[in-house]
Amino acid sequence: MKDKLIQEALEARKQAYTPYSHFKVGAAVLADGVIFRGCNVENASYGLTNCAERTAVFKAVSEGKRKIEAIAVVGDTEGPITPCGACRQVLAEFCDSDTKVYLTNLSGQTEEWTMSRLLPGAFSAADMDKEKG
Ligand SMILES: O=c1ccn([C@H]2C[C@H](O)[C@@H](CO)O2)c(=O)[nH]1
Ligand SMILES: [Zn+2]
Repeated sequence: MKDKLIQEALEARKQAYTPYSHFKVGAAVLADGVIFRGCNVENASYGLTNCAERTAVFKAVSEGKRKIEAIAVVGDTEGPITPCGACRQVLAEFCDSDTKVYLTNLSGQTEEWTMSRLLPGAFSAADMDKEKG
């Protein structure tokens, strides 16, 4: 599944819309047994850019697949790509702490991380238990 997900992320990267940064990223998530691809989608109002990882997660969740079993991300980076903080928090919402995260680049340098390594101490629903309104 690791190789398949990386292949899907590479395919997703081809669709990246990056007229501003020219930095194309692809992602693929395995969610409830189904693979969803995502690419980064930029905007003239730069801050509205959506990263490849979040595109893939939102596609899965909007199709009713909420349990992410693994994710692969690829970019043209020196070493394996490293997801931004926003994507780490969004991934944490739908991953377990031991969910596999495959980070890679165009040279095929790949690191196998887990969700908890990607975002130690993630804020989660459990952190809101004390607040009763
Ligand atoms: O892990 C990453 C890092 C960056 N980007 C995108 C956002 C923006 O379009 C471009 C430059 O930051 O790359 C991603 O999609 N995922
Ligand atoms: Zn991001």
